[in-house]
Amino acid sequence: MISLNHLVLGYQGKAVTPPLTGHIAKGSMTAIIGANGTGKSTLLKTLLKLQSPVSGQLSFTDGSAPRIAWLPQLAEMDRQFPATVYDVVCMGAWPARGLFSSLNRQNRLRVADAIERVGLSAFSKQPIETLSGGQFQRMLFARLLVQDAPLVLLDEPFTGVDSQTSDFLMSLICQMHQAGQTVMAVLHDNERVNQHFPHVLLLTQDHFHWGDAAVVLPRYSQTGTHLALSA
Ligand SMILES: Nc1ncnc2c1ncn2[C@@H]1O[C@H](COP(=O)(O)OP(=O)(O)OP(=O)(O)O)[C@@H](O)[C@H]1O
Repeated sequence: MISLNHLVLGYQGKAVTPPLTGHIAKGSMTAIIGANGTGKSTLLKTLLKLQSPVSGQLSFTDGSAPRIAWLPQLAEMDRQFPATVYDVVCMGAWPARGLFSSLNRQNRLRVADAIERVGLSAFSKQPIETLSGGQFQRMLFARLLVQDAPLVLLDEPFTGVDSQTSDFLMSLICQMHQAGQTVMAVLHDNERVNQHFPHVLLLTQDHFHWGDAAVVLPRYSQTGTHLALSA
């Protein structure tokens, strides 16, 4: 789906990662892990073309970039915006309906179905500023479900979310993967990575390791919040 060839990520020409080479296969599910500041979010933003690489190439095997659904870090969201749960989830249908047309019946049903799947039907008309952290994240997942994009990028999807909701959201991620969507998720929870993610991209300041979770994870041990190379 996407190939990275000596791709160096960074800002204003200054590298924050080593040169990354690898392939994001269609239908794969990859956890991006590593210490704070190693460029995990920058990789997602570069795939989204919100950020230009410092050097190297990003190429798309189908010739053009796939449609992407993105879950930004919760801290980057404006939770005071005057919108309801329904309004936000409807945004997921923009690619299908265009920005200024109203939703047709089919899309209205898809939106209602997604809100129900995340357990927020009773909150559909609620202003988003009244939601708890877990409810807010469920709402954003409903928007991802409506988007139904071939590539799903998730930046720390469980931050600020209770463990029951995290388990539920993890099951939705697995369903997306089983439905054939390609998933890349930045995570800090190695146990969850170990349980659910077949592939891992581990970033450190100077190196990266990318491959089967069974190969990459055992080479590293977690000490505090830092991943360090095992002996
Ligand atoms: N807009 C920006 N301009 C300049 N430098 C930035 C910008 N955004 C991030 N950085 C820097 O780039 C580096 C990588 O940041 P990034 O957010 O990608 O790391 P991360 O691995 O996702 O970290 P975390 O786990 O803390 O979210 C950090 O040193 C950060 O300070």
